[in-house]
Parts: sequence; C-alpha cells; structure tokens
Amino acid sequence: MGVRRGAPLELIHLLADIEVCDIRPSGNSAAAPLAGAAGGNPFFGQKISGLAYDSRRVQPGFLFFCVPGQKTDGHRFAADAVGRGAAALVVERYVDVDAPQIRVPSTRKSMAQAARVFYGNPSGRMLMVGVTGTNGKTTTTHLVEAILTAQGRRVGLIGTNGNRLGDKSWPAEHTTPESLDLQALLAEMAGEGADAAVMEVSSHALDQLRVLGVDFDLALFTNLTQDHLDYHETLERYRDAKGILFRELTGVMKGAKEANSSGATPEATPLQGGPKRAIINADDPNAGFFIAASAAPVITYGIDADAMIKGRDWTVTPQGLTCDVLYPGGEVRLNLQLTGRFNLSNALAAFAAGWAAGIDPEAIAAALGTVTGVAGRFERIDLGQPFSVIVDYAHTPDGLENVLVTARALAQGRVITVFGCGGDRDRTKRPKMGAVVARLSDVAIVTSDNPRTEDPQRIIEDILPGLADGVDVHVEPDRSSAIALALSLAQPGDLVMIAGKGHETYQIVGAKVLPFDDRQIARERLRGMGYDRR
Ligand SMILES: CC(=O)N[C@H]1[C@@H](OP(=O)(O)OP(=O)(O)OC[C@H]2O[C@@H](n3ccc(=O)[nH]c3=O)[C@H](O)[C@@H]2O)O[C@H](CO)[C@@H](O)[C@@H]1O[C@H](C)C(=O)N[C@@H](C)C(=O)N[C@H](CCC(=O)O)C(=O)O
Ligand SMILES: Nc1ncnc2c1ncn2[C@@H]1O[C@H](COP(=O)(O)OP(=O)(O)OP(=O)(O)O)[C@@H](O)[C@H]1O
Ligand SMILES: N[C@H](CCC[C@H](N)C(=O)O)C(=O)O
Ligand SMILES: [Mg+2]
Repeated sequence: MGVRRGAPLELIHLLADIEVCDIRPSGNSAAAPLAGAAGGNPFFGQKISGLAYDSRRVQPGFLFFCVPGQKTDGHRFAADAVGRGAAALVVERYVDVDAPQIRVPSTRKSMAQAARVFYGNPSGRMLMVGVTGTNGKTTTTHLVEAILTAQGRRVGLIGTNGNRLGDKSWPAEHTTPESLDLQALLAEMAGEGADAAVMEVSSHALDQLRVLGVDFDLALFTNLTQDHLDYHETLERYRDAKGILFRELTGVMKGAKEANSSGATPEATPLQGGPKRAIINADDPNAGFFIAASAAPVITYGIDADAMIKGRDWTVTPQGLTCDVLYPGGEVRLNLQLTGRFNLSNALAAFAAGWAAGIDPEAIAAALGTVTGVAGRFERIDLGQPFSVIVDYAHTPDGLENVLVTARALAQGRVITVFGCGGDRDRTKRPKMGAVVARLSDVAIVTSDNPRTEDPQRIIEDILPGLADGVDVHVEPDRSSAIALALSLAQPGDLVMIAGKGHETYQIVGAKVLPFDDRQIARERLRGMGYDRR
C-alpha cells in the first residue's frame, strides 16, 4: 500500500503543517533553515506526485519518508527510493544520497500530517467513529456500520476483516492501516460518496501515530485485558496507548451530510454542532482511566455497572439475545441475532454511539436486530451434524473466557476446544489461554495458530503449563488434523469450539502465508463424516 495517488501537490504546501528542523536543498549541500518566503524557498515550484514509506512502492515524483522501525530503518532505503524516482526525502538524520532532504523530529508524525494534507483531509468531511479495546472492535464496528447505514448514510468500514463501503471492498493488511494508506483509503471512500466511516483503532496504530490527523467525532472503548505485551511491554503502557484516542477528542461533532445535487440539505442529527463524545464501557475496571483521559464529554454504557446506556433483563439463547436498554429518557427492547453476553456489551457500545449521534433509539434497536453475524465471530458451521461446531476469533485469555462461558451455557454435552497461540506475539498470554480453556472445556486440543517464525512445538510448550489436571488434553500441532480429531471425538449434544483464527483464510508458517480456513476445513471434515446439509 502507500501508492494510491492523490492530485500532485506543491511540496511547500505539504510541509506547511510539518515541524521541520532544517533542510538540505540538494544532495550533500549544507543544512539550512526552510525559508518562509515562497520566492526564497528552494522547494518553490517542486510538485509531489505521491507519498511512500516503503521504498519498493516509490514512483517518479514521490516524497519518501524514511521511517526508523523495529526490524529495519527506512533511512537505509533512501538510495533505493531515489533510484525509483523519489523527488525528495523526509528524514530524521541526513543520509548520504544525492536528493533534497527535509529533516524532521519524527518521520512517522510528519508522514501522518503530510498524508492528511495530500489526500485533502477526508475525515474532516465525514462522521468519524473510532473503536479501540482489546476485544470486540471488529464486532462493534460492524454494529455501528449497520446503525448508520439504516439512517441512509454511506458508511466506510475499516478493520481486521477488511475495508468496505457498500458493495466495494479493499483488502486489509492491518486492522488499522498505516497513516498514508488510511488517509488514501478515507479519501477514496469520500470520493465514492461516504459521509461516515467507522474504524478499528489498534493500540499499535495509536502508538505509531497511524491515526494522527484523523478527525474522530466519536471514540469508543470496549475493554482492556491482556494482549500485545510483546509490543507494549506492560499493561499500563498498552492502556496509555489506547488512551491517546480519547485525549485528542476535542471540538465539535461534524458529519452533517453535504448538500445533495438538488441543493437540499438532508436533516441534521440533533447532536451535530454539539461536542464530540467518548463512549466508555463502565463495566471495565479501566473505565475511570478512560473517562479521565477523555477530552470530550463521556457517555457510559454497561450491563453490571451504573451507566447512562444500561442493559438489563437480558437473556442469551443459541440464536441470539434479548435485552432491555435504558437510556436517558426512555427504554427500548433489543432483539439481537448475535449470541453471548459479550456481544450484548458490544451492542450497548454501538447503541451508545448511535444515541450520541442523535439517532432515534427505536431505529438503533431495529438496525442492531438486522445484523446476522460477523465473519469468524461465533460463526456456526452446520451441516446437519448432531453437535455444534463454532469458529471464533478468540485469541486472548479474555476473548476465550467470554466465548467459552457462552459455549458452556449453550452446549448440552461437552465443550471440546481446539486452539493454539500466534507466534512472534505476546508469549505471556499462552499459559493463561491454556488455563482458561482447561477451566471451561472438557476436552482441550492444543494445536498451532499462526506460528510465524517460531517453532510450533515451542509455542505449544508455552501453553501446556496452563492446562490443569481434570481436562482431557490432546496435542496435535497440525491444525487441520486437530480439527478432524475434535470432530471425530464429538458426541451428540457436544459443542466443538475452533478458536483463534476466525475469518482468517491463511496460516502464517515461517514467512509463508499458506491457504487455510478453519470453516472450510471443518466443513470438509464434516462432509467426510457423511453430513452434507449446505
Ligand atoms: C510491530 C508493528 O506494528 N510494526 C509495523 C511497523 O513496522 P516497523 O516500524 O518496525 O518497520 P520496519 O519493518 O522496521 O521497516 C522500517 C521502514 O523501512 C521501510 N522499508 C523496509 C524494507 C524495504 O525494502 N524498503 C523500505 O522502505 C518500511 O516500509 C518501513 O517504513 O510499521 C510497518 C509499516 O507500516 C508495519 O507494516 C509493521 O506492521 C507489522 C508487519 C505487524 O505485524 N503489525 C501488527 C502487530 C499490527 O500492527 N497489528 C495491529 C492489530 C493488533 C490488534 O488489534 O490485535 C494492526 O493494526 O494491524
Ligand atoms: N466485548 C467483548 N469482550 C470480550 N471478548 C469479546 C468481546 N467481543 C468479542 N469477544 C471475543 O473476542 C474475539 C474477537 O472479537 P473481535 O474480532 O470483535 O475483536 P477485536 O477487538 O476486533 O480483535 P482484534 O484485536 O484481533 O482486531 C471474538 O471472536 C470473541 O471471542
Ligand atoms: N490482531 C491480532 C490477531 C491475532 C490472531 C491470531 N490468529 C494470531 O495470529 O495470533 C494480533 O495481531 O495479535
Ligand atoms: Mg479486529
């Protein structure tokens, strides 16, 4: 990514928002201040045709940002970028390359700021909703998309399961794209008529300034539990990264639809022109932190805790869940096709977002009721077999806890769980995931998730200490065989939970991305067992 082109723009225009230390107008000339006056500016008249942070994506006339990373350093690829036609480089230290160079304190920051200008600040023209939290982001963004779409808006959706706008879709490399890619994508969505966008905002993205310059109107916090300690090192730093989304939420809510071609302006929602809002899960132990971090007024939601948007009298069934939702000034009944208490929490988050945007609560409830499911999230595989098979994306201790509590409540017989842990990711969550599976399952089949560059057997050895006595443990490193084993063990009334990979259609082994889909494998195996209902 990073190659979608906006209209060519003057370099000095792009630099207007950026803090520049100094420049080298050409090659190895002496460093000099960036002159203010247009005539005296060595970059006057210089046009930029595109932006890139990966040298391999540079095309003639591009501005290349040298980003220091964890694996390598973009400064090492400056010559490569210039060889491909880069017109200038943005650097944190000068490089020995014959090209104009602009030195800045942080290339990632400058990149986000330049991308916003280059792509015409698309988020400034949309109602922007950002969702952060350890679990529930993908689900909640889908629910918010449904609520806003039912209002007649054209809603862009950006996240783990892909990026889409109506029938149009774009593949996702990341849950939250790099700043350049994100601004380009938002611009493309705005160009296709999007007047709202709802996106997942990962902690990596917040830490790496991928959403710097995105003008959020509503920021949602789902929950905070252990994940990504390989990257953030402590839960506190992980939490602080998530806090950034709320700290920067200042100003007035926008998102009024633009006048249509007939010149009429569709109805504005009641809160347009009011303050932006933070939407916080009051049930989460970290709610206080996020409330304090928020620069915008807060709307709380919850099931157990006191909250402005409160779920009560809820019932979970295999088909879905029902609940009364109390909101300031009224109450409405929710009938969801998603099951599990955790999905009630996600639905209340989405409800609060709709309410904050001034949407009629009855309309919010109706829209939520239309969502049939999210790919790879508690997705049922039903070929008529006398036991349940569920594919779910739970890949954290808390995700597994939530999904297995629901599974236990729904299963008439045993719960058989197939799971592993991703390689090159938080190692400390592995035994904890094992412990949750042991506590809530009758049979645990420990297998591989995405091993990446780690030895699958070593990952399994990290998981096994968490598996207590009392659970029947099988180890089968080959995920396909592990799924087959689980299905062969299942008796009528049992529930087989295949956890960790959800919607993924690949398995990452070493550097290879191999085709692999839990749902497809489960279906093939069930067919092999003689079940064939489509
Ligand atoms: C840990 C992490 O997030 N790393 C991201 C980060 O990498 P980095 O800063 O370490 O970069 P690097 O690989 O050292 O490279 C440095 C620079 O050299 C450039 N380069 C490199 C090679 C070359 O030939 N030419 C060149 O120009 C690279 O493009 C980069 O700009 O910046 C890169 C460019 O945007 C990302 O691709 C990369 O994502 C890696 C692949 C990744 O796996 N990220 C995951 C953990 C992630 O971001 N996950 C979250 C979801 C988490 C969740 O919610 O569960 C997400 O939002 O997707
Ligand atoms: N509110 C919730 N609380 C706890 N667990 C949840 C919640 N919602 C979903 N889950 C569990 O977490 C899994 C991932 O859910 P979802 O994809 O919505 O989260 P996410 O935050 O987008 O994850 P990722 O960080 O990988 O993008 C689900 O498959 C389910 O097992
Ligand atoms: N967004 C999560 C996805 C994990 C999915 C799981 N299948 C794995 O590979 O660990 C992450 O980057 O940690
Ligand atoms: Mg997600």
